[in-house]
Amino acid sequence: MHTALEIRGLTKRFGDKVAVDAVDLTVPRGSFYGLVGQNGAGKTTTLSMAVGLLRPDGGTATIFGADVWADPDRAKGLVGVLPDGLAMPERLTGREVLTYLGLLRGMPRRVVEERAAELLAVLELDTAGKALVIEYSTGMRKKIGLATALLHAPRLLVLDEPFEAVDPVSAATIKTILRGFVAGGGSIVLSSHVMALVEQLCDHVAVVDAGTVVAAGPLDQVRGDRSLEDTFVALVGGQDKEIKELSWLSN
Ligand SMILES: Nc1ncnc2c1ncn2[C@@H]1O[C@H](COP(=O)(O)OP(=O)(O)OP(=O)(O)O)[C@@H](O)[C@H]1O
Repeated sequence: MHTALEIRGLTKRFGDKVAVDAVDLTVPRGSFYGLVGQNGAGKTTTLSMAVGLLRPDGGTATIFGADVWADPDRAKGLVGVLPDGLAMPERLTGREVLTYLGLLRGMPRRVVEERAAELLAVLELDTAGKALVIEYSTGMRKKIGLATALLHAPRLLVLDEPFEAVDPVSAATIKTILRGFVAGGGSIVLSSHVMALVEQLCDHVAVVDAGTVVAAGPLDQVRGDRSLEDTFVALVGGQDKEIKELSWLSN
């Protein structure tokens, strides 16, 4: 039985900077995996390489046994991706974006139309489905991005900051969809800065710091008897740093 996502030695340099340094990560089938790390830790770079959006300098990523770079067609059919800062065709409506992407994937038009209508309704984008993407708010863009990731019924979802800029009502809807996806046998990897959210949703977690994984495994194992936030701060060394006050801000 293959794992949902297997990352081995993934490495990426930008000039002299090693953004991702030989990262290993095993996402078990059926798990809800959270990736946490400070700004610039390497989460987006790791996830982009893992799904075939960014070519690594070294290492491999396999999705249910399909190598993302050697066997991209099979790998990409199995995964739905919500990338960071997703570029959308701005002059299409939400519904047209879904139709366009569904047809590009070779799905029958009838199936695409049915699923698009359902996704727009569930994500409360019915009205917005008729508006151009250029008119969408950041949160609405996240939601239509999530709809495009779900459209082909993938077995693994890789979501970069899916809750960023999403209002609490929409966030609750998205959480229900994601929990349902996992309950139905799907696997999810998401990145987030929000520890409470990761604790609420995920059963596995990896802490990324300066391009390396400093802790990974089942949530309870990683955090022990502490909160994830305390564990995170202790792991990435924030507690030792002296926090300078901005004296000019106080009267
Ligand atoms: N295209 C690029 N060119 C140069 N440097 C880059 C590029 N993309 C990322 N980096 C650098 O690589 C490092 C990791 O960035 P990455 O976006 O993966 O971090 P992140 O953990 O996703 O951060 P955030 O939480 O802020 O989204 C950072 O130092 C970033 O500045």
